[in-house]
Amino acid sequence: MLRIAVPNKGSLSEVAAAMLTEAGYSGRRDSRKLVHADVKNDVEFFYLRPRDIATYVGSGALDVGITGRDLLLDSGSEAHEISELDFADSTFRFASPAESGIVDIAQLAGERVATSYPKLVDDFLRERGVVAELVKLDGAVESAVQLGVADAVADVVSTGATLRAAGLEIFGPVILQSTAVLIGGPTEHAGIERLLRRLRGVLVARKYVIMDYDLPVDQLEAATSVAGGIESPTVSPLKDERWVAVRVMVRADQANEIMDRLYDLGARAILVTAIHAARL
Ligand SMILES: Nc1ncnc2c1ncn2[C@@H]1O[C@H](COP(=O)(O)OP(=O)(O)OP(=O)(O)O)[C@@H](O)[C@H]1O
Ligand SMILES: O=P(O)(O)OC[C@H]1O[C@H](OP(=O)(O)OP(=O)(O)O)[C@H](O)[C@@H]1O
Ligand SMILES: [Mg+2]
Repeated sequence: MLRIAVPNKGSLSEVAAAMLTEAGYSGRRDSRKLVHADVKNDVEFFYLRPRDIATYVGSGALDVGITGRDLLLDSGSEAHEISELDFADSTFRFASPAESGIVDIAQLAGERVATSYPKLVDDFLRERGVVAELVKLDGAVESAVQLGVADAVADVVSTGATLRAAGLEIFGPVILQSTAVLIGGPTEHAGIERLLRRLRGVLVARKYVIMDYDLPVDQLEAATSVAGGIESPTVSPLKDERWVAVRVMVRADQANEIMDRLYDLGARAILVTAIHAARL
């Protein structure tokens, strides 16, 4: 049985659970349950704190896990990234109040930097020759400067709204671009490949749509350069020989622009449909 660590709480947990359901796995029904076996699919899920997942996987206690890249690096575990999972995208940044005058990481030497990711931040600063005093907090790090326990913070930034609300401004280089990742440990379990193929199928189904349209046959080359599909568009004859029916996969976020361009080439009856599952 493949033993999979999944986040039990926090911003990763809901999307991770939804992805696994879309990938055809059964999940726990009771949120207090910490283990769930999906016997049919030969996998066992362990619901763990996102921060602890890399530790379990890196030690070999569990075969794979879903966590954030920032949490993986902060853990110092031996676990490695197998694949990005296209959610929980964030950047990890330094911030301070404008009036502090701290605009460069060199100015952090000897200063107090609050963070929930002390190893990540310490490694980053040390590699750049800066020795700061790290103040480890569990969350709501943005309040640390206002409350007087730190001079600057280093934290996850998504929209930047939390920083702005706390009167902080980003400075210095990007510490890390983070995203949710599938991580593996010291031994390669044979079941990992199937899990990964299923999860990639979910990512494709979320990211792409199917586009069908009718096209004057002489516009096929031009239309293919607008939307080339994964391998090549599927082209079927229509009864009227001057027309063909075309089917391609396109990025969902580009669908409207592509429809406009195909329409301009003479395409008509352009239909877009969702993909429920995929295996490329
Ligand atoms: N606002 C956000 N946008 C995108 N990703 C985020 C955001 N907040 C946290 N993350 C990512 O989620 C992971 C943190 O997981 P964690 O469980 O700590 O989430 P959390 O929402 O901060 O949970 P909690 O604060 O309740 O402990 C990290 O990989 C982090 O980059
Ligand atoms: O840039 P934003 O879109 O505002 O998002 C970033 C915030 O989201 C997370 O906080 P969370 O809600 O997890 O609270 P926490 O600080 O207690 O972890 C993160 O720690 C930042 O504080
Ligand atoms: Mg948080």
